[in-house]
Formats: sequence, C-alpha cells, structure tokens
Amino acid sequence: MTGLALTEPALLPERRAVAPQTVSAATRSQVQPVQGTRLRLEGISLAFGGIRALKDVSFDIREGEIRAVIGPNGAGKSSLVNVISGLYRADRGVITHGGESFAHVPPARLPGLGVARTFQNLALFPGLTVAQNIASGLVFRRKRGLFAQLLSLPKARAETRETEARIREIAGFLGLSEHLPRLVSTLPYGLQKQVELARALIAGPRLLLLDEPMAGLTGAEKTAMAAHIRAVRDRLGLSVILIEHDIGVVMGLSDRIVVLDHGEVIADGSPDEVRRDPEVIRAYLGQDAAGATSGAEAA
Ligand SMILES: Nc1ncnc2c1ncn2[C@@H]1O[C@H](COP(=O)(O)OP(=O)(O)OP(=O)(O)O)[C@@H](O)[C@H]1O
Repeated sequence: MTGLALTEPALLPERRAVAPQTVSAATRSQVQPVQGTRLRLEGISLAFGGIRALKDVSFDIREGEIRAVIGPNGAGKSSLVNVISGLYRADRGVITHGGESFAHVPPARLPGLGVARTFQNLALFPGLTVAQNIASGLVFRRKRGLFAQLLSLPKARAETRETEARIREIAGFLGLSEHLPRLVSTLPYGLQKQVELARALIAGPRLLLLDEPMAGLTGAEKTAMAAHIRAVRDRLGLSVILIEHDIGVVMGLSDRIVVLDHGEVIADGSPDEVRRDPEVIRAYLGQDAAGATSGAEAA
C-alpha cells in the first residue's frame, strides 16, 4: 500500500481536514466514519411510460462511507445513478446534498456540490494521454479561459502548474505515475479504469459515484481496484456510492448496502444483514432458494 501514499499534502487542500487517517484494509471495520449525512434521497420515484423504474426510494449516504446499491438486472440501479447525477429528473422525491435540497440536480451543479462519477463503460478520450485524460476532470474547475492559457498569462501559467501538480499527485496515489505520458488507449483495460477513477478524483470531490467499477476487469485488476476504492475512502475521506454486480466485491468493500428489486428498496443494512435477508435471497435466487435457506437455518 506504500504506493498509495499522498506524497504532497499541500495539494488537495480541501481534503486535509479529514484525510490523514491511515487505515489499513484489515482494520476497515473499526473505522469511525459516521459524521453526518453527505447525500439523502427521499421518496424518489421515476417511470418510463408504464414502467416504474424507481418506487419511493429513500436512503442516505454518510460522510466517509462506502455505500453499495445492488439488485438483479432491471432493478433500477442505473436509473438511480442517473437521478443522483441529474441525467434523469425524478417524477417525485427530494435529493439533499449537504444542506441543499433539489427535486432535480442540474448536472452542471455536481462539481460545485462535490460530486464526481465514473461510468459503466469507459468514457475516456482515446486519442489523449493519461495525463490529459486526468486533467479533463478539472474542466469545470479551471478559472482561466482558453484565451488566457494561449497567451500564457501569469495567472494561467500558475493554474497550469497547479493542475500538473495535482495530476502527478493523483497519479501517484493510484499507481499511474509511470503511465502519465502514454496514450490512454495503449493501456490495459484495468489501468484505463483507474485513469477514469483518477479523472473523477482530481477535482477534489466529497462524494464519488462509481457505476460498475469492476465491469470487465480480471480477478487481479478487481483486487487492485478494490484497494484503490478503499484507499479513496480511508485516505481521502470521501463518501462512495458503489453500483456493482460483483457481489463478492460488494460484500468485502461496503459499509452498508441498499438492495433494489423492481424499483423498490427491499433491504438496507450491513453486508451481514443483507446477506441473510430472505427478501434479498428471494430476489436473487428465487422463491425456492429463499424457502430452502430459511429451512436450513431453522434446522
Ligand atoms: N431510458 C429508458 N426507457 C425506458 N425504460 C427504461 C429506461 N431506462 C431504464 N428503463 C427500465 O427501467 C427499469 C430499471 O432499469 P435500470 O436500467 O435502471 O435497472 P438496472 O438495475 O440498472 O439493470 P441492469 O443491472 O441490467 O443494468 C427496467 O425495467 C428498464 O427496462
């Protein structure tokens, strides 16, 4: 884990109040992250014509928490991510970020609210380098316009130096330093997923929305990605929403899990609570499995 050390604490200044808590994966369950609510969803409903994708969905994400959202195919996970990130407008319900409540969060407001996301399918610029792709995550943050940069005005130059330092820091944090000058499309898929994570982190978000970060990864790449996600929480103090199909990863990584089925929350609790919940077993494995499981537990 030494490669994950933040070597330049002067950077990412907004993290310093919560960051320098080095917590190993082995002691993850002893972390005391509960310091208020980062995001709250209340009564979120969404329909596409006659299809009710989300029905009265409510849950919260605490500061410094890894919160997974799982459910069988068609359960409503992507719809929920798209509502949180403002791509869909819920028919009903309220989303509260910190102290601000919204019926619909305009996507352009998300960076200002401290929210960043990654996508289910890679959304990188294949013709750009790793460094340029990471820098693209700052597009909403740069204060000096293109004109000032082209003229190389002093403040624009200072901002460019700051951006380069941030890129180096995030790349070091995620073990990408040696790859910075390479075209991103020449990297193995697992590293490209890490570049996407780096791009999401560079603007210094408080809440990270990860849409299937393990999709398409090998076992070894999943292990690396899981370590990075844990480090993002433990070392940078971020809250993480994890939408993920790999249940093994979810159980090992999450503090709390929301389970959706047919657009409704059917369970919400710790990995152990969710794992044993008969409704969850039924949703994933069918009626017979739920009966067999409870029968076996009773025996
Ligand atoms: N743009 C859309 N137009 C019409 N129906 C949609 C749209 N997006 C989602 N749906 C429907 O809403 C329901 C929930 O879909 P959603 O994609 O949110 O589920 P999911 O849990 O992400 O599924 P998966 O795990 O297969 O990606 C499904 O019945 C789906 O067919």
